[in-house]
Formats: sequence, structure tokens, C-alpha cells
Amino acid sequence: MEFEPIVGRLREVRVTTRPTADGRSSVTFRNFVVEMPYSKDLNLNVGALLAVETIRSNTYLILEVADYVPVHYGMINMDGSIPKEIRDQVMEEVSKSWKDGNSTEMWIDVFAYPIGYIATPEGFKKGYLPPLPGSPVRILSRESFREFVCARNGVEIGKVIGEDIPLTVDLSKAMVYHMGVFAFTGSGKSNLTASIIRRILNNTNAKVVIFDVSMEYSILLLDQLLAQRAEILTTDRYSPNPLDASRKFMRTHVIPEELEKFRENIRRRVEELFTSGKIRTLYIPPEGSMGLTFETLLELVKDQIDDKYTAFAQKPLFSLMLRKLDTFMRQNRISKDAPLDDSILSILDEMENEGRNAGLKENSSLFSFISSLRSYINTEVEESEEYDVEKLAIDILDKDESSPRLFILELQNLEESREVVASLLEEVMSRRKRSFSTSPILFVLDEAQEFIPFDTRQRDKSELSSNAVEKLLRHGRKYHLHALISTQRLAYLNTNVLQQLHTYFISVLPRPYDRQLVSETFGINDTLLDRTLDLEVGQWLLVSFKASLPHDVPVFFTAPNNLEEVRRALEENRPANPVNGK
Ligand SMILES: Nc1ncnc2c1ncn2[C@@H]1O[C@H](COP(=O)(O)OP(=O)(O)OP(=O)(O)O)[C@@H](O)[C@H]1O
Repeated sequence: MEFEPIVGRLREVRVTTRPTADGRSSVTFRNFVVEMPYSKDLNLNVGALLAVETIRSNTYLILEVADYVPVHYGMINMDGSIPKEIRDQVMEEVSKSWKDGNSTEMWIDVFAYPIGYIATPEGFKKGYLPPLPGSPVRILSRESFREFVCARNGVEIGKVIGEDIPLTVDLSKAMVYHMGVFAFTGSGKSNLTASIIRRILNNTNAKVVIFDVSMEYSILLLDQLLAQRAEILTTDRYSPNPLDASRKFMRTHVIPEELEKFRENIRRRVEELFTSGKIRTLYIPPEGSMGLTFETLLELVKDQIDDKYTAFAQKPLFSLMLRKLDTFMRQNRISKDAPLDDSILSILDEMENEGRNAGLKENSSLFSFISSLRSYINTEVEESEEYDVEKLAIDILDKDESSPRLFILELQNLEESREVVASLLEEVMSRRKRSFSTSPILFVLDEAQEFIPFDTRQRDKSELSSNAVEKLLRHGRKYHLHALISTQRLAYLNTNVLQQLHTYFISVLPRPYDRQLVSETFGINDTLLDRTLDLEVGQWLLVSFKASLPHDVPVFFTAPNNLEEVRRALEENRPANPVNGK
């Protein structure tokens, strides 16, 4: 481990406790105050790493700088009770001494907190040891910082703020443990998401499926759409004439200001996409015509029990049917939203026998109900010519080298898009279970609060999409199915999902509740998260838990401008292909 020449001292250890965001328990943070000598040349940034001696010899506790404040001894007790003339005189003197440089009366109070690592002669280890108050505190050199923080042979996703070190991450691992992008509107969420997707396409073998409700990704990834095997799936109807279609496309998509002068160039590229068949219409069946699920069957049986026209003598049999279905689903681990298939035929046989034994007439409701279920199950679904969710799922799962890798689903109607998200995820998951493969697929959910909201309502289909996304986040990893979700308000999100994400990209989250939620989920100090309020557009805090980075260190970085990457590709007439970081 190497250090910067400047050495500080550990002055105080403060412990702060606050209630959790939900008010149900409390969290405690350790804060350390380090006194560093003041120097105009001191290169100290929020996010810098410090090492302090601990009670064990040759072992250092690693701290991360969350904030720092210059202090002058002459002003320590200065308040309004001191006469104004004296206050002015002292402040003038103090102001001059900052400019002059190095008086022993001034220093920097650095607020830092332990990140759960100690440095031993054998290397870095997870853990905590109490540091010795008054002992020296050193700043890790750029090289040591890079070695500790950045992934070796990783992909560059930006530059560490203040250090000009390329931030490299293990993208495959980040993807495996799911990712989240959280920031206030306009902070650069889609820009960062697009630039991560571009890197995933160019550095891994993953396929990427984007659920795009804001219709922005076909422009943000235009160069990749042209260069990769790709598809835009739209519910809009376009003219078969590529020129007319491209004109309509330009009218219905927002072209970012930065690309405005390339309007005609972009239109021509879009025309190319139409000509090469990369823009296709996704057929969505009218509401209610989707197949029956186990859940709908349970509802239908319950309705029979509640129906006042069902003969009393048959109600116990419908209850028995309900119980049999429930046991069957539990024993075979069938989820409620699984499509109804011929696996229930044996239950139907058993129920028919029960009906006969009970002496029911042939035209009784139980027999009619069973017979209509049989015809539903035995009727082959007519193969439609249209490109629907099932065909899309088959293409997404296709292992052939020539199959598409990038899919952008442009979904304009929210309710419809929830249904598409739910049915596509279910279809892909159930097909993957039947035919296993290790090729990764990343699903990108923009405006995730619309699909996995805190408050789900069956009526607006958010319960459907929420169940499907939760299943993807909980079980997808086993099947190499992953997610990247992005939202502007964590409070509106089903918070169960947060624990499933191991890589977070956070920018400005103005509401304290949202920041508190993140700090509690990852055990990050509040002071450090409050620093995200100072971030500019395109600047991010990356927090990873055993995923993107070799050690779990929150790191501030500036992301490249994705629009710049598209612009360059448009100018040079080639796809933007980010160079693999070292
Ligand atoms: N890394 C970056 N570098 C420079 N400029 C950026 C960067 N990221 C975003 N911007 C600028 O900020 C603008 C908004 O970015 P973006 O659309 O990605 O934000 P957003 O958070 O997705 O917004 P919304 O929630 O409204 O969709 C972009 O048009 C671009 O001009």
C-alpha cells in the first residue's frame, strides 16, 4: 500500500443513531474526524480512501472521506456575542492567512467512515478493528486507490471524480447480480443506462432486451442498432415504404438537442433500419384474449362456489376441486400465473369420478365446467402470422449466432406495456427452465416504478408486471436472466426488490427518504450519500455489493456522455465501440 506524503491524525470517533426510513428500527453509523494539515496543494476529494493505525500492529482500518471542512483556530469560538468590529478584524486576518498558506492555526477537519475493510501485511481483508485515537492517518496513493477500487481487466465506465483514474468494473458480474440506476429526472439515467448497455454489447456475450416506455433508446443506441443484430419492436403502424416510415419515426421520437444537427443523417439511418427489417410490429392480442392461468382457474372455481345458481349439493365438490388444485400446485411448485395446461387433466378425471359417485346428473354445472375446461386445454392455439410475445421470446432465447442480440420494445401505452413485460418475462422464464442455457440475457426496465410499484393494483395490471419482475429478480440469476432497473423515486418502488440488486448507480435523489433507503440497504454512511446532492449531470456514486468491483467501496465517478459516443459514430459512419479498459 502506498500513501500520499501528507499525514493527518485521528481526533474523534462519533457514533450517530437515527430511525430507519420506515420508522420501524434504527441504524447506527461510526463517523471519524481526522485532522489534516491545511495546504493549498492538498488533493483531497470526497470518496478518497484513508488508512489509520489500529490496535493490532501493522494493521490499518480503511476509511472513506465523506466530507471535509477547513477550520481556523482563530474562529473556533466566534459567534454573534463577539463585538462586530472584533469579528470583522479576526475574519479579515483569517481570510488573509488562508491565502498566505501554512499557519499551524489552520487545518482541515475530514469526516470519514469505515467501509468494512482492514489492510494487513497479507493484503486487504473484510473486517473492522478499532483505530487508535491520535494516531497517524494517511491518504492512499492514486495507484493504491486504483488497485483497491477498480476491477482488473474490467471495462471502463467513466473516470473517478477528482482522481482522473479510469473506473473499471466487472460488467458480467454486475449484470449477474442485477443493477439499479436511481436519480432525479434529468440527472442522466437513460444516458448512463445506454452507455452501460453499449459496453455490455461490446464486451460480453449477453443479449439485451429494453422495455422502453419513453421511446428514447432507439436514438441513444442508434449506432448499435445498425451495427449489431438487432430489432426495434413497436406497436405503432408504419408505412411499408421505408422513406415514409422513417419520416414518421422522426416525428414520433425525440431527438436530443446535442444530435439535432444530425437530424437528416439520423433519418437516413432509421430508413436503413426499416429497409433491413430491423423495425418490426409487435402484435399484442386484445385484452382478455390471453390464455388462462392457474390463477384464473382458481378464481373461476371460487366463483362457482359463490354463485347463487350453483346447486347446493355441488358446492362441496367445487371446494374439493379447489383444495385438489391447491395441493397440486404446491406439490409441483406451480406459480399462480403459470399458463393452464394439460397437467390438470388428472384432477379433472378425479373430479368427474367424485361427481358420479355423488350421483350428479350429466347436465350438472360441475360436469359442464369440467367439459369446457377440457375443450380449452385440448384446443390447439391457432398459429398466427403476427410477430407476438411468444415468437419474440423464442428469438430472445435463440442461441444461434445469427439471432438478434439487442431488442428495443417501444411501449407507449402503460397498461399494455405492463402486460407485455409480464407475459414476455413469464414466457422467457418458463422456456428457459425447460431448455437450460448459460447465455446471459439482460432485461432493462426504464421507469421501473411503473412496473414494480410500491402499491400494486390489479386493475392497472401493475400486479401482473410486479410479480413477473420480482420473480426475475429473485430467481433469474439461476437461469442467467438478469435485470437493470432505473427509477427517479425509490419511495414509489416495491422495496422488496432493492435487496435483490447488488450494483447501484446513484445520482441526485432530492428526497431524504430515498437516500436513507439506499444508505440502510448498503450500510453506507448518510453523510456520504448526502454528497450525491452535489453531483452534476452525468456524475454518479457507484455502490456495489460483491458485484461490479473487487471490494465493496462506494465510488464517485463521471460517466462518459452517451450522446457524444453516438455523435462520434454518426460522424465517422461507424458504431461506437468503447475500448476495453485495462
Ligand atoms: N454523462 C453525461 N455527460 C454529459 N451530459 C450528460 C450526461 N448524462 C446526461 N447528460 C445530459 O443530460 C441530459 C438528460 O439526460 P437523460 O435524458 O439521460 O436524463 P434522465 O435522468 O434519463 O431524465 P428523465 O428522467 O427525464 O428521462 C442529456 O440530454 C444530456 O444532455
